[in-house]
Amino acid sequence: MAERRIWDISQRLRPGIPVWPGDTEFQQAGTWQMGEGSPVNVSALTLSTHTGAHADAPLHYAAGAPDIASVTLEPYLGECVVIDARQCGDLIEPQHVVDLGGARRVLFRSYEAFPDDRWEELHTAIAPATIRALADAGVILVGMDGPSLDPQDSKTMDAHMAVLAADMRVLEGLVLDDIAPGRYELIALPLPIVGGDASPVRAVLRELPDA
Ligand SMILES: Nc1ccccc1C(=O)C[C@H](N)C(=O)O
Ligand SMILES: [Zn+2]
Ligand SMILES: [Zn+2]
Repeated sequence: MAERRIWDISQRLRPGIPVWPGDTEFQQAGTWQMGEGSPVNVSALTLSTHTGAHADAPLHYAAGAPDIASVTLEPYLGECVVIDARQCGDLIEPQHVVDLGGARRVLFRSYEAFPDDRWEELHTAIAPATIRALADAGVILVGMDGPSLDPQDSKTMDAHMAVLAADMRVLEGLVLDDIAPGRYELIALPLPIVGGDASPVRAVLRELPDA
């Protein structure tokens, strides 16, 4: 049987990677360099938990809620549907959701081309009614390419609150430029950061086995 194709949908983690306004810039500092009495290279990272492709923990938007080390991994692994949301404008509404065919994970592509060299103040967000409709359809994870389910200036975090009410999991900052709408296997595991409000993920899509 042929190997199934894999698409990497993760941002490259590097100095200058766009971060949420005011949040910590990504830094990588060498701790040891090979050849200066050291047989190895070792470095130390400084980064926001919401850098690049990442999973939000419930703790990010609800005090006392589970941290990223506590959430179960099932939502981050398994069949998903990628929906084209490039024409949705500011808000992905329930009528933009296509037939899920029973898939329990949904990723929305809103960018024509992911803005990997700059921070964009405006991005497509998800209406809370859309989150509720997805939850009613049995969806356990919602992901997108934009930096947040909610608009950047939101103080009420309506989509995140709908996610909290339905106990769904969240992925943000995915790069879906090369991904045609359709069905894939999602693999995007968060690191078990104790007390973590989020974690970077290595997110990939894999071709489904022939049915
Ligand atoms: N880094 C931040 C700093 C302040 C306020 C929000 C953020 C976020 O990252 C938002 C986020 N990605 C979200 O989960 O919607
Ligand atoms: Zn986040
Ligand atoms: Zn979020």
